[in-house]
Amino acid sequence: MARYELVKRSVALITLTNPPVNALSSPVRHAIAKSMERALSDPKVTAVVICGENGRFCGGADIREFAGPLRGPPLIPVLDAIEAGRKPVVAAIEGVALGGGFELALVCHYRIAHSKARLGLPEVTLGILPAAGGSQRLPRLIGIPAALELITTGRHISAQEALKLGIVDQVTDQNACEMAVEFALKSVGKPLSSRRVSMLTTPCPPDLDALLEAATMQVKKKARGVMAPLACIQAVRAAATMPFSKGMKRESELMTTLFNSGQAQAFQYCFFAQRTAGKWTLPSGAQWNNSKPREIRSAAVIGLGTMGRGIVVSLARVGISVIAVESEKKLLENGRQMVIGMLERDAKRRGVSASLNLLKFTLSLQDLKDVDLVIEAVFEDMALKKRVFQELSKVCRPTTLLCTNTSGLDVDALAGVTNRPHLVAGMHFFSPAHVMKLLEVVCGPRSSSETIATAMSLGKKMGKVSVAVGNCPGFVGNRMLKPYLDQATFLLEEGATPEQIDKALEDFGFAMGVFRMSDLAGLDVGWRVRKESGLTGPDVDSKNPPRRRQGHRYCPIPDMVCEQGRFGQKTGRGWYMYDKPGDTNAKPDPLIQNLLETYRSRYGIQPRNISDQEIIERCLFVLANEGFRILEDGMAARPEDIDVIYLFGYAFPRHRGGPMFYVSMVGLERVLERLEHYHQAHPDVPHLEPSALLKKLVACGSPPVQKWREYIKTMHSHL
Ligand SMILES: CCCCCCC/C=C/C(=O)SCCNC(=O)CCNC(=O)[C@H](O)C(C)(C)COP(=O)(O)OP(=O)(O)OC[C@H]1O[C@@H](n2cnc3c(N)ncnc32)[C@H](O)[C@@H]1OP(=O)(O)O
Repeated sequence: MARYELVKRSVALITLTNPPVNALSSPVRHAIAKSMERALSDPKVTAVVICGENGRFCGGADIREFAGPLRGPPLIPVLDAIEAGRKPVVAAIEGVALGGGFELALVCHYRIAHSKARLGLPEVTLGILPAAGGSQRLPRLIGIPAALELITTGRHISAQEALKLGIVDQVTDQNACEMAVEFALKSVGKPLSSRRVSMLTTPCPPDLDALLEAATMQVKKKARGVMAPLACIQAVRAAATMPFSKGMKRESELMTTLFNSGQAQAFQYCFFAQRTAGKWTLPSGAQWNNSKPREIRSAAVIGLGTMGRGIVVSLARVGISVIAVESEKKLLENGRQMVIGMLERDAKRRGVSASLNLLKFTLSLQDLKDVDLVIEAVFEDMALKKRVFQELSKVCRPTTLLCTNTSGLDVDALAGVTNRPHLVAGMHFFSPAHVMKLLEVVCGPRSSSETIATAMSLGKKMGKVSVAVGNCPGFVGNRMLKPYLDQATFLLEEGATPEQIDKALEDFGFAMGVFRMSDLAGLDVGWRVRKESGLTGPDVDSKNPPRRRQGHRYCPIPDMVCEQGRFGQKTGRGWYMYDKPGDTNAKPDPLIQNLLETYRSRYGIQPRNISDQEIIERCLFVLANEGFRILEDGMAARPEDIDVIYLFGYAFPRHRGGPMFYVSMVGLERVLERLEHYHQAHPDVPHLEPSALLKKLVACGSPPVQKWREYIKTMHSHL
């Protein structure tokens, strides 16, 4: 777990050897402690260099170990012994020095970083704080404001920024380990006391209280209800106001509180869920590690609406040449200008030059004959999409992959009109596509493993979190959204207001409640979908009771809002009112209040007081209930995939872990009992009926979410 060598006859080189990221697992901590003892006691050794194998210094504590009791030597004494040693120790940082890895570097007396290395204290993103002295040493080294920013955001920084901040002593383009050995030899005999960061006095700004107060306000606003950034601020305050030993005690107390809060568990679950989600499988046995993706050098995007434009930008900024297609000259010109503007702004922000030379704009599908892959992003209309796919089938070379950005239509029906159904898949981006990280890769029953591997790998290349899903209406994310939205509108009927429902969801941790979010997204989109599926509009049978459709409860309030031309922020009116179209400041609208009151009295509904608890339970338990059905149907491979979809596509609060993790933390038995209760009260809402999988899991003793897969029948798996 750590290799010990003597180099240049007097330097002990300690190499961490724990692939893939040299995490500080128990055996690694043990090996470091033993190696340091050996180096410090060997008279031949005058200096020490610590580095990591395979060009990676250290990715921090082994996060998997957090789930169990501490085994092996605790990290803090191991680190303290390095700093206190009488021989100079140099950290040779290549690849990454993150979390405990960064803290390891901070106890070394010198730090040499490769120019491509990244450093940071990302603990806050795992619901904890840098509790191996990081919160106490970093402020001493670089001052309160810079340390506060790095610790509360968990941001990774480049070696160059680390040099500027005074974190590293030297940056090199050469072998960092060899440079560190040379550096170590030169440091022999120099006094070490000023190099022991724990001995430094924290430079304390005069406006400390104001600074910490401002940071507190900022993190409260940014991460509602999240404890870790607040604990980080308290730890930094301790670094500013207490001696090192007392600060370490405070750091440890804060860490204990976070560890016991449940939020840390949720964040750490998210970390692993994100990595698990990339590991797709198909019923054929093909999977992520036995299927080769094709290299995509050129692509085409059809349709330059909001989605199409975002997709073009996502492709071009990772070096793929893109042909963008529109049906009319004016739309094409408009799209061209928007895409160029987006790419230029993006390049400016990243400090690179915009890859405009990769773009071509055309009105003709004939220009697509040589591209490697096409992403269709036309209007959400099956007949139109089928025409496009038929045309592509004729125009593109037989090996071109044909993908659709549909948000819920049948991908296999599109595959069926082509001459290459095995090369067809869904690539469902989320709006705005160049910003949102989620990509649902929809595996049709005929999609080949190479097609799925290519779509998944292209997603990764574009910086997306790609999740493979089955082909069912709405796929995973939008299929679950429907019952969630339904509950929100049923609650309006029963007596709640949009403000109340939004507040309950925002207090739960969502950045925006469902109605504010709908106003942002545009209410007309859902209205069009409801009209197309026969739920509203002139085609609805007039004999239909007004609050029932297709045999189930239906709430027409969203249609009534749209009928008034209230489409959300873009029209300045929606569930809320805004000062002008495009404004984002939502204000409660008396007209909506009026509409709700009139509606309730028309249908004889006696409004009742609805608690926040009921809002959360009905909206979120029904969301997870649909998630269970999706797992039963084999449309998602595992609960982690569903959670990742909700974290990255629907801004589910990370400290809750995603809808499936959340219900597992509430307790499946309780969720089942509440769903049964609500279903009894609303028997005409089938989505409230507890799913068979939920019942089965409860009957089996409510296993942890990571074990649910074992209880899901795989017969029906589409993945
Ligand atoms: C009083 C109590 C004292 C306790 C003090 C504890 C204080 C210290 C806390 C910490 O250090 S918390 C950990 C901080 N570190 C991180 O958050 C880094 C996490 N890792 C990453 O960001 C990335 O993995 C990476 C290092 C940037 C590499 O990215 P890359 O894309 O190349 O690979 P991945 O697919 O992300 O990872 C590969 C593989 O490795 C697993 N893994 C990564 N980091 C860790 C880790 N720190 N612990 C355990 N496992 C880790 C990851 O899950 C992947 O596994 P597989 O999916 O391949 O199984």
